[in-house]
Amino acid sequence: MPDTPPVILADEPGSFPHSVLAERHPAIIRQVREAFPYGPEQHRALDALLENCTKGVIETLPVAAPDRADWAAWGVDEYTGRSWFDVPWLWSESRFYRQLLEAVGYFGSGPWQGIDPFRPFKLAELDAPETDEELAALDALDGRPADEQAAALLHGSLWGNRADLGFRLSDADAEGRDAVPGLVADDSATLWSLLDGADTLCLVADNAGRELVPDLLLIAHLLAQGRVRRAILHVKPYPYYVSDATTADVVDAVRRLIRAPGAAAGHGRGLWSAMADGSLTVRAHPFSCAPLPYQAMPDDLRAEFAAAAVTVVKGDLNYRRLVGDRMWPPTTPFAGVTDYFPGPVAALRTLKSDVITGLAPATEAALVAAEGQRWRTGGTHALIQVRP
Ligand SMILES: O=P(O)(O)OC[C@@]1(O)O[C@H](CO)[C@@H](O)[C@@H]1O
Repeated sequence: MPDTPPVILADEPGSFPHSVLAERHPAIIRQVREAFPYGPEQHRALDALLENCTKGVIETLPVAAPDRADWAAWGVDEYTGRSWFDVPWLWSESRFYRQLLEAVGYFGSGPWQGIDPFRPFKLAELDAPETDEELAALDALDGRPADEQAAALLHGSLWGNRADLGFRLSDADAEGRDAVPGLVADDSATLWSLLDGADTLCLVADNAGRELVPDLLLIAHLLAQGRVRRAILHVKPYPYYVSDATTADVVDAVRRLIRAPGAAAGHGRGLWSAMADGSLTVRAHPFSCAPLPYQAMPDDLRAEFAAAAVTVVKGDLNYRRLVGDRMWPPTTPFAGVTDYFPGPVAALRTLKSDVITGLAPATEAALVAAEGQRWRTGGTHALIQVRP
């Protein structure tokens, strides 16, 4: 393991992490409030959270909260009473989403129990004309050689990560900016060698909607071609980071595929049968919403990843959790920072936060020369990194 820089905090005004806590989180509260006809109790709790998350300190959860023991294990005693800006950024962001669910009664015993505050935004994405276009493109792909289909579906899953609702909230121009097609790191040949004839693929999903649909299409293709025997799809046990996928979002996505005209429906039916016969399993492990890096994963999850031919980890947040949420020098070897991971691991991610490893010196120099440091957070660049 190379020398380890300190974990990222959000205490520096003008930094990206600071803007997430100071601007993105209040904007999320406003959007959620507008999206539901909540009652006075939720409005009061949202007001309190709005005040607390920018000016207050981290508070405890109610005694009856079902996940109090999880949070105790995840360090709540150390951070309670401290400013949101002074604790590890990874920790404060996760806690914010948990407190938001508390405010809207998601974990309570009342009528709002289990109502996903982000569902309207996720559904709007599934119904968007862009989703129709992406699904229609599958018809043209259908007659192409299997390798070409596989490469296109892998890239669909990779670039699907641009569709992240939290990101778009604080960067309204993001969608309009052109993606840069050349990847900043591309280990896809190694990924294919791990996938070919694999027994088990673990895919750790990120966003619902326009990212989950291509993730599922990739899985459907790999199963249908017999490239992998089974797939395990890890989703979040509860709503998180605005658009992160839960089991309910998997169901919505598969149903969306089945309803679509053309080749998409066949993939949707294939996924439905794969879930029925166990060749596609969905898992919602509590650690998937933990405010900690994967290095701290519990033994049962470690055993699951250890048994996979490869674990594909999607998205920016999962990347931060995979390599540790630290300002690594960008040329720090990816293999070194992931050597603790219990099996082969691949990261598919568009770059939307400062954390980066595994760049060739010439790649970093070219990015800096062209963009200063904007390439780190703008969501226009992407990578496929693999540690076999
Ligand atoms: O994991 P994802 O959906 O690709 O991106 C998550 C994200 O939008 O949220 C975090 C900041 O709040 C960053 O990691 C990144 O900008």
